Amino acid sequence: MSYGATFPLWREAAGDAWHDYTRHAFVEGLRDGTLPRAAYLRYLVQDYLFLVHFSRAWALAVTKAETLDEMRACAATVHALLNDEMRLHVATCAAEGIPEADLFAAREAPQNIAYTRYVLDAGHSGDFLDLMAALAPCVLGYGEIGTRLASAADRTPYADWIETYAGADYQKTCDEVGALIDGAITRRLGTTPRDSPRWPRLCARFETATRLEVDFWGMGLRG
Ligand SMILES: Cc1ncc(C[n+]2csc(CCO)c2C)c(N)n1
Repeated sequence: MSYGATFPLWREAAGDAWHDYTRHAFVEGLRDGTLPRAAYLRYLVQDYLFLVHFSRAWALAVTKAETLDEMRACAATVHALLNDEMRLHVATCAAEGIPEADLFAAREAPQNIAYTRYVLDAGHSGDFLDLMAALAPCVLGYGEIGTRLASAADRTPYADWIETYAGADYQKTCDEVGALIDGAITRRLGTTPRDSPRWPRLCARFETATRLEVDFWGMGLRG
């Protein structure tokens, strides 16, 4: 999975954090089916709230964009998040007797607050690239995890989760977000972005968001 030219560079710069995120015990539990149902539901309820705030972050990206194409791409992601992405969460929780109103009213876990507000602050205090670097681990990491689990999964009750992220629709989203990031980088930093004084900070933002993903999985496992 490369999803463009920038993502592999940021992933490489994130070092061990990327492995800790994409090979987390929670992920392995989805793959082999050993993840306790209670942990999965705890994660799904928190993830619903996470997606609410991620929609806000992509809406912020619309306001930070410099071109109409960037605006359209970010607005399309807001739409997809609010209308499609939450469907798995709402349907799975409804089947367990948890209505959507309860999801919206759930208390946010500290790990959830830390992650989502970090991303929003990256956008508020920085520019479009700061925001993209903080958003990328979430979008592209799930694409990578989904693809690996689809080819390595045992019989697991979490096949619907895996299919959501391994499926062609989501993989297309990842390719589009990778292209959005590449275009935004070239536009603002030129064709040798690693020579830019801004590059280390963008890598640091990506790594921080990746570490917050690790903590988010941990919240699911331990509550
Ligand atoms: C903790 C956490 N991290 C990543 C994702 C995946 N994700 C977040 S937003 C989005 C759609 C495109 O922006 C996708 C797939 C998640 N659901 N929860």
